Amino acid sequence: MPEILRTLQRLIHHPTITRSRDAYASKRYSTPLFILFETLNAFRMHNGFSISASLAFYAMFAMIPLVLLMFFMLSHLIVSSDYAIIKLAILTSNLLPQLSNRIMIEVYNVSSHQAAWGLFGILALLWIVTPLAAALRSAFYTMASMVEVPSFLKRKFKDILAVLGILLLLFAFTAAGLMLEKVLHFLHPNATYFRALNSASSLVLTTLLVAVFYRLFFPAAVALQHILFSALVTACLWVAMQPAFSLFLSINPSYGAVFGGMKTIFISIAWLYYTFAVFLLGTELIATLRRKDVLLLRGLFAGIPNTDRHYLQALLQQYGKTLQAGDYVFRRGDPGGDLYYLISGEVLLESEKRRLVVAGDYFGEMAMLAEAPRLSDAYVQSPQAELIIISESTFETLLLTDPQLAMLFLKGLARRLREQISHHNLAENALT
Ligand SMILES: Nc1ncnc2c1ncn2[C@@H]1O[C@@H]2COP(=O)(O)O[C@H]2[C@H]1O
Repeated sequence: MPEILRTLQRLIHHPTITRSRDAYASKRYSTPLFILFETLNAFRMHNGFSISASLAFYAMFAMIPLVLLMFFMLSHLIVSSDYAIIKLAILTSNLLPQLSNRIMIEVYNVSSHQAAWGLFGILALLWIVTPLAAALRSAFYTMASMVEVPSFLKRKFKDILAVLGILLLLFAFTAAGLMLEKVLHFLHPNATYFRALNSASSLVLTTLLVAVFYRLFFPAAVALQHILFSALVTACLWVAMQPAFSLFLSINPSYGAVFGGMKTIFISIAWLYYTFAVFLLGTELIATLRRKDVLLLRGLFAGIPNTDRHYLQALLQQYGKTLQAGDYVFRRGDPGGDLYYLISGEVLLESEKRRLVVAGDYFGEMAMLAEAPRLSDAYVQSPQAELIIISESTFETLLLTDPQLAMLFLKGLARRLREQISHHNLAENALT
C-alpha cells in the first residue's frame, strides 16, 4: 500500500505533470472554464430563470401587436400584403412554432379592418409592446449590474424607442431573409447544398440579429468581439434547442394536455421561456467578458491568499508596475484617480504623519472615493516595490458587480478609520 502511494506521489510530482499544471494555473483566470463558471454564477445570482419566465409572459402579450406592426411595415415598405403574410408566418413559426397559424389568422383578420391602421391604432399597438421592451431593458441593466433611474415619462419614451428598435431589427431580419432566398434561388444549388447553405446562412443571420440587439440594448460599452462571440453562442444554443424541444414534445405528446384547449399556449410559453433563458445567458456572457479583467482583481480584496504565485503573476502582468527606492507613486495634492495595492516592498505615506504600507495592503483610496486631491506623498522605501494599479472605473465596476466585496471593502475602511480615531484620541489624552 505505501508503495502505491509513493508511486502516485512520484507521478503527481513528475515534471511533465507539474509543468502542465503550472501552465494551466497561470492561465486559470482567463480560461473558458473560468468564464463559463462566472457566467453561470452571475446568471444564477441575477435570477436569470425567473426573469426569463416573466419575459415569456410579456412576450405573449406583445406577440400579436408586434406581428401586426411588422405586417404593416413589410406590406407598406417592401412587398405585397399577401407575400408579407407568408413571410411573417415564417418569422412567427421560428419564434412561436405552436401558435404561428393562429396568430397569422388573427393578424389576417385584424389587418383587413382598415381602422386598425390609423395613427391612433399604430400608437396603441406600440404602447401594448412597451412592457416587453421595459422588461427587456430592465433585464439588461440587471445583468450589467447597473441601475437606471430616469423619470416615468423618460422611461416610457426609451421603451417606445426600444419597441421601434425591436421592430426595425425584426424587419431587417425578415428583409435579409428575403434577399437570401433570392440569392439561393439564383444560385440554384442541389438539395444537400441548399440545406447546408440555408442552415449556415440562417445561423449567420440569427447571430447578426442577436449581436445588433445586444449592441443596442446592453447599457455599457462592450468590445465588439465580445458581442459577436456572445451572439454566436446564443444563436448556436438557440438553433440546437429547436430540435431538442421538438424531440421532447414528440416523446411526450400529451405534454400540457391538462390545459385542454390552452395546451398550445402553455407549450408556446415554455418555448419562449427557454428562448429568453438562452438569450439572457448570452447577455450574461457579455457582462462576464466585460468584467473578466475586473474579476481577476476581486481576489485582492476577497481572500485569495497573497502567496498564490500564479494569481499574483497574472495580476502583475495586467495591472502591475515595479518602482525603485525613492520613486514617488504620487505626491500630496496630486489629483486622485487610481487605487494602489502593494504586492511586495514598502511604501511610505507622508503628510503631517507617516504611515508605512507593507505588502498586502492598499492605499490611495481616499482621493479616488472622495474625488479630491491626494492627502499625502507616497514613495518607495524598500529597494524595490511591486504595485497593482486599479483605475477608478475598474474599481467602480468591481464594487457594483459584487456587493459582498463592497461590504468587505467598507468594513476594511471602517476598521482603518477606527484605528486612526483611537490613535488620535490617545494622542489627545496624552496631551491633556
Ligand atoms: N491620516 C492620513 N493622512 C494621509 N494619508 C492617509 C491617512 N490615512 C490614510 N491615508 C492613505 O494615504 C493616501 C494618500 O492618498 P489618498 O488621499 O488618495 O488616500 C490616502 C490613504 O490611502
